[in-house]
Amino acid sequence: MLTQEELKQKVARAALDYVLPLLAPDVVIGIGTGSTANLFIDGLAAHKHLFKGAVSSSERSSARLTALGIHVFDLNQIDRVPVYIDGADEIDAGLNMIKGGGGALTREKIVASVADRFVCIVDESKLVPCLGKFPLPIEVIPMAIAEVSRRVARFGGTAALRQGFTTDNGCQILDVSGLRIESPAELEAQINNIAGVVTCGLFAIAGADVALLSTQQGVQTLYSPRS
Ligand SMILES: O=C[C@H](O)[C@H](O)[C@H](O)COP(=O)(O)O
Repeated sequence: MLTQEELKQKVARAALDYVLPLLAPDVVIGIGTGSTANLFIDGLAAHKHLFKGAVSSSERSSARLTALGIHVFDLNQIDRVPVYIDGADEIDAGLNMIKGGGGALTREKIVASVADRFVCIVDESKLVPCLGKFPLPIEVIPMAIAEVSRRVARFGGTAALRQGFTTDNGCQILDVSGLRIESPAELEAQINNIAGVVTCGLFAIAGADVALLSTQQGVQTLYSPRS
């Protein structure tokens, strides 16, 4: 029986195998945030001579990439990102996700939106029939915390301020529990439309294109019904 850490290592390796054929001297790849993405970064470092560099979804990932000798570009300098590799906190069979457990959701959504392909790397504990057991992170402008909390209560959720945490963008995170998310894209649009919300951690309007799912039986490849 593989541990969750071993499952993460296997999916990080599978992501490397997925990315290696895409690497070329002019290629900049998108890098996510979190423990699974970290394992991918560590494996990628051995191949840094094969590609130009990376764009990153957090200061933490940028620091890790830089320490390993992978050049990190400002996204504004880059026209094309062929692939974005990142983990998730929950994913469903339609490759809709909840992300932001590490608070990096906004930059993750930005880099993912630029990338041609989002490849989500998860162990099987993240696959759920319906999103919402993992509290939904929402990045909020500080002065709007109380109002956003009241507004998400109308969707059946209870918002808790993530204590002692400030995002890379100088904002705060509300973690919303108690949601049963039957229509992820609809809820994503509704929450993102609340004044003061920077973005919510639902990735459904544009979910992953591919998921590499690490199971006890091996790494499975799932494709989005959208693609
Ligand atoms: O903000 C963090 C990100 O959305 C992560 O991708 C997510 O929390 C999954 O992280 P991990 O791979 O550590 O479970």
